[in-house]
Amino acid sequence: MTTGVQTVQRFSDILESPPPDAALPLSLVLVGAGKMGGALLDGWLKSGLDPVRVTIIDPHPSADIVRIAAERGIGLNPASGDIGAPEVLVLAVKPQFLDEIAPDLARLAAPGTLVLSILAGKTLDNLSQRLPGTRAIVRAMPNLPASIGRGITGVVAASGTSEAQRATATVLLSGAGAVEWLDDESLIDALTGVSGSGPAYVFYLVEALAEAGVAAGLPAALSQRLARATVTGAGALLDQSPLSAAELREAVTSKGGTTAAALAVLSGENGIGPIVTQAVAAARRRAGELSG
Ligand SMILES: NC(=O)C1=CN([C@@H]2O[C@H](COP(=O)(O)OP(=O)(O)OC[C@H]3O[C@@H](n4cnc5c(N)ncnc54)[C@H](OP(=O)(O)O)[C@@H]3O)[C@@H](O)[C@H]2O)C=CC1
Ligand SMILES: O=C(O)[C@@H]1CCC=N1
Repeated sequence: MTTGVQTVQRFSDILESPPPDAALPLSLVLVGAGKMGGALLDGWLKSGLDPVRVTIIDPHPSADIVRIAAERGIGLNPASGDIGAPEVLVLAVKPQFLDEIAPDLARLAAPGTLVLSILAGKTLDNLSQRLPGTRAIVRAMPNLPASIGRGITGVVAASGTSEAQRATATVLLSGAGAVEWLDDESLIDALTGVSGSGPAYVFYLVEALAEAGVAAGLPAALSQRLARATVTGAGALLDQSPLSAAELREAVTSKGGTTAAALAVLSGENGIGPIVTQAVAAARRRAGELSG
């Protein structure tokens, strides 16, 4: 096994430190407090954002959001006339709802407001047309491990976004994990196909591995425990080891052994490489379809 090749950074190494002059915003409105909006909120509160500076707009908030809002003093669905244009307006609804909500939100996107959208597919240009009051728009694509502060988020900004606003976006998104700034917006749909949707592929692999175990004769509950522990253990090793994924794979694979037999199937013509390439391309394509 090759050792000491520092080809992979640990997760803690790729966490981008917010710029020293960056500050949490003085006012923030979160539109949509579902799975991802809720995860981001959790990260902001852990990062020290003052809850009384946060307002949530969500017509059907979960019991958890209602409880957190009540406990922490977060404004939840105040009368629209009581909400002023915030320093940061975060959009975290499904992309299909953007057209419906944009007219009501336009008044909240005033000059000086930073709009931070996590909507899959929705372009900076599209957001700018729907929220013409501000030129400061950031498009981000987080992923579900954000809910434990272990996400990775791709970000791109419209040209009207100031350095201070970019720094604010970095601070807010750092609460969800690592942050990767992109210069080229066209890359974000591909990034969505890799890291935005990617956690689902891994969970699906766990399901498939557990089902394969049952097909090979294992009791279902045991097979599920084995599959889950194998993926979480492999993920933790990948995080902590200096070795690359390929080197770790080689470390499992004895010449002429069982893993080599399995990998011959997985690396075949209809194996995992071509299938994952097709899956990422499909996600990227779908992001493009959601852009309009
Ligand atoms: N889930 C993920 O892993 C990721 C999601 N995203 C993006 O995050 C966004 C949200 O996705 P996700 O959190 O999964 O979806 P959810 O459905 O969990 O969250 C969306 C929330 O918005 C609420 N909502 C619906 N209509 C309105 C409205 N008019 N005003 C305010 N809130 C409203 C929904 O309420 P109700 O449930 O009642 O409809 C729900 O609570 C999407 O744009 C998605 O592309 C990005 C990266 C990863
Ligand atoms: O499935 C979706 O469209 C969203 C974007 C990335 C993850 N979930």
